Amino acid sequence: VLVNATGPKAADPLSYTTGGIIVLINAGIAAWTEHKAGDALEALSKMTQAAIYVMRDGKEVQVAVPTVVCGDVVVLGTGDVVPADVRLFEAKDFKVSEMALTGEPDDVAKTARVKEKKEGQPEKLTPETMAFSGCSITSGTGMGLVVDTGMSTRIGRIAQLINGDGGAGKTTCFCFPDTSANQTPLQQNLNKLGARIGILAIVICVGIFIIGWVTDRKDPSNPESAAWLYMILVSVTLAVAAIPEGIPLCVTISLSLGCKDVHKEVLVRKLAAVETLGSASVICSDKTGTLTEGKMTMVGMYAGGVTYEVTGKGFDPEVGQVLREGGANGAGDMGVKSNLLTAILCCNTTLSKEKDEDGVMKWKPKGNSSEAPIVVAARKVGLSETIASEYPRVLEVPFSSSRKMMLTVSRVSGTELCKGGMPLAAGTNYLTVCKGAPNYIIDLCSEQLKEDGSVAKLTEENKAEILKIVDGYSARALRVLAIAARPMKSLPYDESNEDVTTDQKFEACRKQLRLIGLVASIDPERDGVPESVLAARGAGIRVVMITGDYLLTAIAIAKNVNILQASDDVETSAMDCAVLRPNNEYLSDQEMDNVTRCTRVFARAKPEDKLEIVKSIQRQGQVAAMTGDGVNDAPALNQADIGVAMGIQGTEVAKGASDMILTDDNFCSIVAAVEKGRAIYAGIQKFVAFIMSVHIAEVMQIFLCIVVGIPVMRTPLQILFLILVTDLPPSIALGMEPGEANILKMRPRPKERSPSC
Ligand SMILES: Nc1ncnc2c1ncn2[C@@H]1O[C@H](COP(=O)(O)OP(=O)(O)OP(=O)(O)O)[C@@H](O)[C@H]1O
Ligand code: NA
Repeated sequence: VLVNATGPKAADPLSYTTGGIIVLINAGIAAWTEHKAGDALEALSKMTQAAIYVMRDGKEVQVAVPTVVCGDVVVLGTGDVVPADVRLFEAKDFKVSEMALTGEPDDVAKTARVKEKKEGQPEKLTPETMAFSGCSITSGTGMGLVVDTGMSTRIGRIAQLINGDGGAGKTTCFCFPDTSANQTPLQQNLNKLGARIGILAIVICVGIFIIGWVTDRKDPSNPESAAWLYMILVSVTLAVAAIPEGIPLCVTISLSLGCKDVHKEVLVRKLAAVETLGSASVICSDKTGTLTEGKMTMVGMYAGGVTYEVTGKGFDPEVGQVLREGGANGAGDMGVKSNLLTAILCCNTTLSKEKDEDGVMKWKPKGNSSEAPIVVAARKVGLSETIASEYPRVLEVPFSSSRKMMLTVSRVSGTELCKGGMPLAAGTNYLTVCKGAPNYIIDLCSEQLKEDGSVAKLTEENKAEILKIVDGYSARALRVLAIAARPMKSLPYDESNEDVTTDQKFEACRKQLRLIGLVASIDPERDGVPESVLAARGAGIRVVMITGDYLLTAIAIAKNVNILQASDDVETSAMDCAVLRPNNEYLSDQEMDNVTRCTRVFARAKPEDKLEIVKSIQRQGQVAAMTGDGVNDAPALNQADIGVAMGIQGTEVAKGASDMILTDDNFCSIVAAVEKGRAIYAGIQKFVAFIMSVHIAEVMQIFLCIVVGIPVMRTPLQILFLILVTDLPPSIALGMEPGEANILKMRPRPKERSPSC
């Protein structure tokens, strides 16, 4: 029919109907593909749905937030978003941000116990024993019973009030899903371009219509019909030819398909990320778990003033020993026992044998990655972490990235800590243990445990000596933790007073500490990371490590993964973040930019430093990608051009603030995604150029024929048909091209560049 219809002797009505059908088919394809793109986006948003731990059948299982029901017991941790209204029955150092609910900017402490209201105490905005849906947990852990879900939660009812209509979904035309909310800057620019072309097309059409009508141009295949009728057909055809309606469509398709297969380890949460990725010029990455495996093994120890070597591999406690210099077994040494036992008292990590994917039994730690090597090493000397139950814990101040240490107080009794462990003075009932960053802990110590169990004063010279040992370990790329303890007759705070905050208890306990020892663990770099860093460097991208670890450790690892190369000056490329905030205040923008301009390693970073660093990098006109996992990283992830959250380590808050999620936490995936982002952008550039040139050629052709007065070379129907078959398929093909092999060898695309240059 089409071939006949486009033939020179086609019957008139048929030709008009076929034309109409083709236009309809074209619109149909457009609607369908856009709908598909919408589906892809929806699937993406499902994949990135928030998850939470609940108790089911006596076990902790992870479920999607919408499946949480009333009566569920939820397990809440720092960085989670409370999934429903929850009555807490357990809360440790538990604080939430109720900003979304009450507008209150300060974190609110929650407790499981109902307290009597005292006279004159200000009324609390929300009950202390309740955690409300939508609030993020900024510190501590807790457990609670779900009492309200969905729209019947506090925040749900507020949302209802605001909507006024019971929260009915927004209405969209059924055939054209509304994707405008998710438009990228590129799409917006292209839409503007489209609008301009549209206006131009209308002007040209009207012009041609007038010229053709005035010069009485008739349909060559049907000379009897009126000129104006023919000219209407020509102008409409011209309009179709002139408007590159395929561009926005192809861009949406290209981006959303790109979203899906950027890299199988990357979940893209926002379309714009794919586009921005290609122009990233700085990647700021975490160290532990991202550049390194995050699977630490203890290799060295300093206890009771003696250094030891720890042998073995991985998490297997059955192979490996603690050895003195010279090779003698140190497992029975008082210092080793005391060091590892006190360390375990300040850990929340357990070790067990589990079947892995291949069905092989393997040792697996559950808990914190810095604590795993301690638990493993302790088993090597015959101390299982279950021994901690013999020392009931009365206080825990969880590890936090800003404190850089963890503190516990446990009950102790007897004359020694354990059989063969450090002696305890008569009347000792409690033991404070503090473990964390050595340069912070050593400052808090006033004495040191010696080899024979005696205690010596810790002088400034001693401190310097110990820091030298720390530096020695750090230069070997090891993470060092210091363990300090304080035997006490009674608690240094009033336990019965419920108004004493965790911070106050922390201050009261972390004094006059006795240094027990140091533990040093290796964290091997991930496979492929050194190569990925080199690839990124070759692509004109600066890779920056931001870590909470010690400067020397950070430098050693940075060298191993090529972030620092022989040609880089360590003096200017690596720094302790304390430099950014002398006197606890950040430098001025100008000074800050000078310092961050060529830095590649930021050590001892606090979460809030990330935000300042990313802002500074952006002020220098760079496009920054930033990784993060903690609840405190959210502002930096939000600020970065591409916020990258960790899929495994990452908290829900970090994921919510991110543009993309690395499901394997691996740095290599970021570089792979940048490469793909560049390819997608290059593809878009290609088909935009292609579609534009096809359309311009068509318009020129008709325009010239009409103006010069020769017969139009193609009938309107032929043009419509050509556009149908020539526009969409080749553009989609161009957009999906894998990209040139050397795409990572080019410089990053500057920030503000339109796709047509
Ligand atoms: N569980 C822990 N208990 C006590 N101290 C810890 C613990 N984990 C880490 N630390 C100390 O805090 C320091 C930094 O921790 P932080 O969480 O800020 O960095 P990180 O996230 O572990 O490292 P990265 O930023 O490289 O991923 C470590 O170098 C270590 O000294
Ligand atoms: Na971190």
